[in-house]
Amino acid sequence: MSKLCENIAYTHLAERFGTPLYVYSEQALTNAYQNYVNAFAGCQPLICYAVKANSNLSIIQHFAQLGCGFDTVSGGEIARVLAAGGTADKIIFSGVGKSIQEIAFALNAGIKCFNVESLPELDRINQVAEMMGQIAPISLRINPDVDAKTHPYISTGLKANKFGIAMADAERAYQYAAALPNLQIIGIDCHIGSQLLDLSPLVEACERMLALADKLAVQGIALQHIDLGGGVGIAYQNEQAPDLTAYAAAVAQMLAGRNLRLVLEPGRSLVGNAGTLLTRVEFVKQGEEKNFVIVDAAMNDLLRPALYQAYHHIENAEENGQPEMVADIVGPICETGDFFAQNREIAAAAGDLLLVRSAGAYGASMASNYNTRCRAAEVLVSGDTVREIRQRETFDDLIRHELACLG
Ligand SMILES: Cc1ncc(COP(=O)(O)O)c(C=O)c1O
Ligand SMILES: N[C@@H](CCCC[NH3+])C(=O)O
Repeated sequence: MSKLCENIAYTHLAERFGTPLYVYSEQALTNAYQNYVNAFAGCQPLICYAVKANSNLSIIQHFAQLGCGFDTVSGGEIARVLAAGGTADKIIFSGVGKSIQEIAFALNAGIKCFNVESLPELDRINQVAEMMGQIAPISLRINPDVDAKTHPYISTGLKANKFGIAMADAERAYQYAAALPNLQIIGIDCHIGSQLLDLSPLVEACERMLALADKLAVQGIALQHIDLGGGVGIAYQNEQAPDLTAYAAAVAQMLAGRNLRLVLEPGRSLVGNAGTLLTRVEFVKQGEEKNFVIVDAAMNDLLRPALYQAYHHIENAEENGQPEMVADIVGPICETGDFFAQNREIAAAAGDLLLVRSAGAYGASMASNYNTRCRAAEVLVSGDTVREIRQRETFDDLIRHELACLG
């Protein structure tokens, strides 16, 4: 008996669409979004899904239909949101290196807010807005110097990180922005990192942001919103995911009596556990020191284990009574870093289908064509129905941009 995604067997999906295959549960996406809406109901938040976590158009469309806003970090992501039916007035634009073209594109679209990370960026947005005869709505991303206690590659709120404006420079930066004629200050924001399992750094960052907002109010700079950045971490293994209700209660208490709208930018916690990567076992190989389960997905499909030594739970789609062995589960790519798990207990034989869990966030969106491998197909399951939301690439897709340029 195969395990199911909603009402459909994973084995059926693999046979119909081939492997590697990303499978998402629509119900899980909806539930994750509703959890935020319900937990933060008291703060009337604008939830802006961080598109980078999974930028598939159908997933963006689903969130847009639920009323969600979007956090974007490139012109391409803004174009995706607009193409999928998201409205510009719910788009915020983050990132340390926005180009002139991206700023013009975002202004032209009429986005809600630019999250600005430096003084040169303030100047650039002001100049582009002036050239276009517009006023750009902005928020300053402040680096609160709070340790998010997460993997160093995805910790973003420390002095040593490239992100945001230092707390010590924040008031001066706001005064500077207030003097630029083509900017309108509407908010303050921070984002201290991803996969946070402890709420206290998030609460501490919020306290620091509010203390700053209070000082700004005294100086005549009144803000409309506070944006606390990404969402909480998720359970990949046996971690305890933070309690959203407790986070919301703490934020509601801090916001009480202040006229500030709350904005949140969750990514991972909206899509991470809604997605599974399906991969077929090609061979089981007994090396001199180790067993290897060689599968047809690779680091180009899901980079997280190679990049962050991240854990993903992996199981056989069918309980087939095979004995468990200890093995490295690896892809076909020519790199020793191309693994999904090391020294993992797994029951698997050639031809079996494996489920790589919690792959909905930073999976397909970080995929590449390394080793000239075709990008996997993606499907969205809703009850008894399934819809292909990205077609598998073909060899022709892979070579056509260069083929057209061959001398
Ligand atoms: C500016 C910004 N906002 C939101 C997010 C989403 O974070 P998460 O996926 O942890 O919710 C990120 C990624 O860490 C980010 O860089
Ligand atoms: N790509 C990272 C998260 C980065 C968040 C981007 N700000 C991950 O897979 O966990």
